[in-house]
Amino acid sequence: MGITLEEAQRVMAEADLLYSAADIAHALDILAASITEALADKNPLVLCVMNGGVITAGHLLTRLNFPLEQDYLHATRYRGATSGGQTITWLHEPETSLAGRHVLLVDDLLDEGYTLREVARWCRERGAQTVSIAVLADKIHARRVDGIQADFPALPLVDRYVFGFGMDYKEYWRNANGIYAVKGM
Ligand SMILES: O=P(O)(O)OC[C@H]1O[C@H](OP(=O)(O)OP(=O)(O)O)[C@H](O)[C@@H]1O
Ligand SMILES: Nc1nc2[nH]cnc2c(=O)[nH]1
Repeated sequence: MGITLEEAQRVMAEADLLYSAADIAHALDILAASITEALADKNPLVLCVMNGGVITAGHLLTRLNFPLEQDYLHATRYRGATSGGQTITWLHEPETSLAGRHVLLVDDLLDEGYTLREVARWCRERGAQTVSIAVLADKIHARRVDGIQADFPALPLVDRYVFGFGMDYKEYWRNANGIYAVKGM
């Protein structure tokens, strides 16, 4: 599964920049304003979906100037690969009780939707009063599973395999400060 540093360097050198850091910052400002309007008086529980959600959650949280609680979970479908099965593997559940809470899930990407559909179902099963979903990138294609959409999407994404700002290429380049598409994918 691992790749060489040379492959990681090549993938970045050949990638197409879809959204710059400035584009993302602007989109997150707008996203934060929408979330504030909807949730500022709801004492929400913000759950970061690890690993991919970590950078978006960090940048988004500093833009939310109202009382909230924050926790994290790790549910993964792709596990470092560039295509995933339909099984979601839970690696960490949040410590905080979800009962009666307005839960806001924050993730990097809504693609086919299996991951966030399962996580949202799991939150409702544990008694969340409402579950809403914020994602940095909302991929546009016809493969989205039924019953899932982003309440707060920051940026639309073409149907390509992307990395950066939390999203990995075979576990590399989550640290890239932008959203990049892999050449040929
Ligand atoms: O909408 P889907 O098609 O289900 O794909 C989107 C999910 O895939 C990625 O997670 P991944 O499974 O790669 O785990 P990771 O965040 O730990 O990299 C991403 O962070 C989303 O959670
Ligand atoms: N890094 C990354 N993870 C994904 N999970 C589902 N789609 C994608 C994608 O395009 N990039």
